[in-house]
Amino acid sequence: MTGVITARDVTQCYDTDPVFEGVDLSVQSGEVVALIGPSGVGKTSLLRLLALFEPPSDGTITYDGVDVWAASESQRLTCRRRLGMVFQDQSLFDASVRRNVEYGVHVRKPWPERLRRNVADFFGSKNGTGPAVDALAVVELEDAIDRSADSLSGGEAQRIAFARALAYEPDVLILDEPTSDLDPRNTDLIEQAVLEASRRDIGIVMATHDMNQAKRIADRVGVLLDDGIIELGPTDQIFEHPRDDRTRQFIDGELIY
Ligand SMILES: Nc1ncnc2c1ncn2[C@@H]1O[C@H](COP(=O)(O)OP(=O)(O)OP(=O)(O)O)[C@@H](O)[C@H]1O
Repeated sequence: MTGVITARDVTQCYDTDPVFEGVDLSVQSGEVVALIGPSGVGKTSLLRLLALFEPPSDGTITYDGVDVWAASESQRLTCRRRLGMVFQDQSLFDASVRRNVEYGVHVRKPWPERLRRNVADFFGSKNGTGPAVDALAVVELEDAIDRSADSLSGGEAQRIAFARALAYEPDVLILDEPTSDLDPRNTDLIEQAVLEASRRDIGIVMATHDMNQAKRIADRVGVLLDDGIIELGPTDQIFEHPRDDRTRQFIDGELIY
């Protein structure tokens, strides 16, 4: 299946042994794909490949049909600019919430557009409109726009990191355990924001340890186990009628790693 972003027959090795082999995964506009699997199986590694942080050891990553690692540096940069991501170690910088979220808007644009957007966003966010304000409203933190990022709670900071990624209207959002360590209210707010992003036709791929979260918000679920994606399908099928017995065992907590 071809999507906005597609991993085809992808293998990733760090030393000699592959973390996973022959992985196929594609993300369509407006769908939420959850990646589940035991700790250390390679979920973050796969997301890093989809985020174009590094090339796979083998196989291809295509973005809108372009083979990203066979393309020119400038084509690759154009692809990267269309991706939004929230990784676990991604912290906010020591500035206002406004600066943090607007940074996301500016850094992804080519320079002439950045200058135009700078002026528009400045007046927009001062007037209570514009992409930064809109993204903050999605995570219900528009009132925090003038707060300093270092005054935020962990849950609020995570919501701001999400707003920063959403603000420049990416084609695909890549989220690595976006709600780990969050309380139920912040978890719910991030989940609602993910669903809003999908309504805006953004494709979302997220790693999660929370099976119930995958059930609540994913359209499709990929199970990463052993050395690859053993099963990928509609959420109901994966949880109610898995085709691979290892999927059932993993979901039922019967697999010990
Ligand atoms: N940069 C790296 N260099 C060497 N090994 C790495 C590197 N990154 C990850 N690994 C190894 O690759 C394997 C997969 O790690 P990864 O973080 O992708 O798993 P994960 O499924 O996301 O785990 P978790 O659920 O605990 O976050 C692990 O054995 C890890 O130690």
